[in-house]
Formats: sequence, structure tokens, C-alpha cells
Amino acid sequence: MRDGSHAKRHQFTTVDVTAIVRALDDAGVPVIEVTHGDGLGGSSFTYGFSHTPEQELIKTAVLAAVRARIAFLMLPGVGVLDDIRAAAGNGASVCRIATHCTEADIAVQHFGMARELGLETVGFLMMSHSIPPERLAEQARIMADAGCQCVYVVDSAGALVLDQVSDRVAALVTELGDDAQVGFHGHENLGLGVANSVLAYRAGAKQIDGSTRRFGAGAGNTPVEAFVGVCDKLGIRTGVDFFKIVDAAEDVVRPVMTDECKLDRMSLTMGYAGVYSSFLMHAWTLAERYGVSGAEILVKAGERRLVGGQEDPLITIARELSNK
Ligand SMILES: C[C@H](O)CC(=O)C(=O)O
Ligand SMILES: [Mn+2]
Repeated sequence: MRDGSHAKRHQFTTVDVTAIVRALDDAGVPVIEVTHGDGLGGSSFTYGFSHTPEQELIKTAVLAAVRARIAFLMLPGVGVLDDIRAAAGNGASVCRIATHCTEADIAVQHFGMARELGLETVGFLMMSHSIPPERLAEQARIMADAGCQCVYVVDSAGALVLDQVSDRVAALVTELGDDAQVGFHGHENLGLGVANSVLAYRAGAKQIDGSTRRFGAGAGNTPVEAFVGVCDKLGIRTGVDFFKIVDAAEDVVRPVMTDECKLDRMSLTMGYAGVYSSFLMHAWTLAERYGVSGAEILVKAGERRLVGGQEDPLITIARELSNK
């Protein structure tokens, strides 16, 4: 739900969260993430205000889950240490800390504190397509040394293509050895979420993210129900029941979604140009406000190599296009 929050413009209610957690938990999904799309503290003018405070959504998810562990995401600087303490106090048990893939050192104190609180820790190296495997592995080492138990290759732009995933995951596996697991978080912008996730698994990833009905930023995340079906056929055990997750996607998650997460001009452009998927809704809004092409905004964002948190320059780009 955390990535889906972008697609829903952060309008989740406690009723939505209860229904989705129950259905995913019953299907055997082991970890369910609930936070504002931009992580703890994300509810703001720039990122978009939440309908319901995220700590309330976390509490609701914890109450609804029987077996699943509830995770939250935080980006240092968007959220602060007190937000992690509050989420832990509300019963969340997995703390996922995200940084741009060259900036792992800003998360050091957060991993330390999360471990002291007894939380399971995950590190998110966002926009992993933008640096080569060996540099990514150096950043993963910083996270692992700080107390991170699983470092993710995060394909925030849905820009990684097949071997580019395997190479990055393999580099992290070699670097981290027994010190930490490796994970993969895919986006569907080039239609490769499932294939990339299988390759990540084959390269040694132990945790794979996904969203039912692809409910995530851009064209959405790796569709869990398709991934589970493919894994069943390949003899990879996920612990998730195929028929139950298919029902959850169709009967419970789809009705909560504002729209399908589409593989259309805007999301394809994001994958092709290497743009942070969370920029999609911002580009939509700006395209409408300034009467310019949303896809052109995204192409320029890719050329300028904007990273997550640099939403304001999208306004500059839209104004420039409009002046032209
Ligand atoms: C805050 C971002 O939405 C994190 C994420 O899911 C990604 O980079 O992808
Ligand atoms: Mn994502």
C-alpha cells in the first residue's frame, strides 16, 4: 500500500487498509508496507497531504494482521527519528529506510536506532539504475555496516532491463555475503516487473517487493499475483497462495484504486528516460496547470537526472516548456 499511496494521491482510509491487510495476510503475504507514498512524514504540501495520518494507518494495519508483519518506509529528512519511534510504538516491526543510491550514509543513525528498538531493518537504494553494480555494492556495504539486514536494489524508474538487475543483485550478494540479505523492488514502466524479479531471485535476492494489481507509482510495481503464479510454475516457493492473491487483487485491491496503473505514454517514458516513478502524479498535475506535455516534462527530468525529493524542479521544467 505504501507505493500504491502515490497512485491514490495518499487518500487511504482505515477501512481500505483493514480490508487490504486482511486479504493479503490471508493469502500468505509475509510483509505488508503502510505509509504515505513518500514515507513517514511525507504528508505535506509538496508531496501531497494524506487523508488519514499514517501512524493511524499503521496502527490499523497492525490490528488487522494475524500473521503478516507490518512495515513502514522512511526517507531520512522527510521523516525523522521520532517518526520511527512512533511507528515502532504503534506495532510496526519492519523499518525500511530509503536513500538515493549514492547517499547511503545519511541513513546510518536510522539503522542503528531501528535495531536498538528491535525492528527488522531494510535499506532501499533508490534509482539503482543510475550507477554501476560495483558502486551500488559499495553503498550497500555502508547500509549493512550500519545495521541494515537486507539491502534492496530499487528500480525506482522501472528502467533496469533484465541482466542489469542480475548484475546489480549479484554484486550486492558478493559484497554482503552473510552480513545482510539482498532484495529487489521493481516498477513496471517497461513491462519487466515479473521478469526482472525472477532474475533478481536467481541472482540471490531473498526478498522481492510487489503490489497486487500493480498498485504503485508509475505503471505500478511488480504485480504480486502474476509473480506468484510464475514462481509456482518455476518451482520457486513464495508462501503466497495463487488463487487467494488473485482474488485479493480483483475483489479487494482494485475497488480501492482510483484507476488502473497503466503502461501508457507517461509511465513508458519514465522507464525509458530513467525517471523516478513517484514523479508521475506531479507531472500530471503540472502538465494540466501549465498546458504542456507531461511526457516532455518527464523526458527533461530524465535529462537533468533529478532524484527523489527534487519535485520542485519539475515546476521549473513545466514553466520553461510553457514559455517556449
Ligand atoms: C519514496 C519512493 O516512492 C520509494 C520507492 O518506492 C522507489 O524509489 O521506488
Ligand atoms: Mn517504488
